[in-house]
Amino acid sequence: MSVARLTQEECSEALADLPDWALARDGSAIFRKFEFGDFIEAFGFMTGVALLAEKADHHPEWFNVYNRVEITLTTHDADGLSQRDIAMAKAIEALL
Ligand SMILES: C[C@H](O)[C@H](O)[C@H]1CNC2=NC(N)=NC(=O)C2=N1
Repeated sequence: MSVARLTQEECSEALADLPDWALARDGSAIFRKFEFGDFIEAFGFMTGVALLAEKADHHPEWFNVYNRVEITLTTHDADGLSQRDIAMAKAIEALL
């Protein structure tokens, strides 16, 4: 299903509410690194994100080593950033 791609202005506005997230991949994605106490904490967080992702049908690209998790959000269906990425980033922040 196709989704509207955010304009540059919409991206800047959205990122103002997400201070720990940065634009990545020429503005077609957003990215944040997380660090936890240990692997169990990191994996618990990832489990929460997985449940959010299934509910929203919007899935992260991510990388984990022990207590570190890196998340990239982009909308494949929009070939860039959409409101879905912003909503997912906000929902992820709310898990912390
Ligand atoms: C068919 C299904 O709704 C789509 O493939 C969904 C699944 N999860 C998705 N996740 C992300 N990150 N971008 C998408 O465009 C996307 N599309």
